[in-house]
Amino acid sequence: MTAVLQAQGLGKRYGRRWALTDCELEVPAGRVVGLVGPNGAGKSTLLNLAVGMITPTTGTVEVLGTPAGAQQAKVGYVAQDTPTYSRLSVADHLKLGARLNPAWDDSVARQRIENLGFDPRQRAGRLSGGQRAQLALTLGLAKRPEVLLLDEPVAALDPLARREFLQDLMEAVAEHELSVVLSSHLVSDVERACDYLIVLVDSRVQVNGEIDTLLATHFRLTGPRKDAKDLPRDQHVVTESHTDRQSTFLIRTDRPILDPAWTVSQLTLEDLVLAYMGRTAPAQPERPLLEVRR
Ligand SMILES: Nc1ncnc2c1ncn2[C@@H]1O[C@H](COP(=O)(O)OP(=O)(O)OP(=O)(O)O)[C@@H](O)[C@H]1O
Repeated sequence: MTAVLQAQGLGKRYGRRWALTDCELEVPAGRVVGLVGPNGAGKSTLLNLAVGMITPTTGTVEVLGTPAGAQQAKVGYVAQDTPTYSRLSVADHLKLGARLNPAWDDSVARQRIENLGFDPRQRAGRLSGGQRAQLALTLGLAKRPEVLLLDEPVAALDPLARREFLQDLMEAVAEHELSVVLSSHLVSDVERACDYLIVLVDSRVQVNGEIDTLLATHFRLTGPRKDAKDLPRDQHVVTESHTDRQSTFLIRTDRPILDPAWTVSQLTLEDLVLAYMGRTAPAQPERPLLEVRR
């Protein structure tokens, strides 16, 4: 199956600063991917590279099996500042969408605008920030892309609107074989809507993979004090903390944990994301187990 998003050695440098470094990804189709990381981690940079708006400094990025930017009709993108044309009305945006996009679904667009209670004659410049975001997201969905890239799409939406939008998104994924990559700071949104996770910190992918697989292979070990170097080789330490007598490790392994000295607990998605986000050391490319590939 063609990967929706494939990056090899992908990097982007602005001046002397790397916004994205050594990025290796192979995201399968039909997923809703949560792209999470702190401010300045490189999330927008990755999405801008994927959509072809900026060019890589190193490596390559492909979307739907072709170089980024090559299949614009199949790729929807809603940028972080949810761009709309302030002087155009809501109805004008829909007309423009219909004219520019071969697979435009007018009924989806009109239904959403009606559900949102927008006056089609209202100029976009007079909408609130959250309403403009809703308009931009409506255009993204009605374009009927094969891949929808959303940069913090729900940040400006109130909690109910956020929930409803994520619901719309999941329905579109189920009905139209849509793949979605959405960046977000909210693990709760990722938990609700996503089945694939990419954690980006300090310009590097720290972990990526199917959320179910990640949760099934990460554990918290608590027990008598022990050094990380004394753990079995298949137990990859994500974080560790120690007191005089006790050690706590967050590890990744796909083997059974046999040492009876440990109390072993499962992680929530939030534990997992925060553990990778809180790591000070960059992801070690020489430790491939830090990536899940299918
Ligand atoms: N056009 C640019 N020129 C110079 N530096 C840039 C540019 N765009 C991004 N950067 C830098 O690249 C790094 C990554 O930025 P990016 O916007 O990709 O992060 P982000 O994860 O999307 O952050 P946020 O969550 O705050 O939106 C930051 O240090 C940022 O200052």
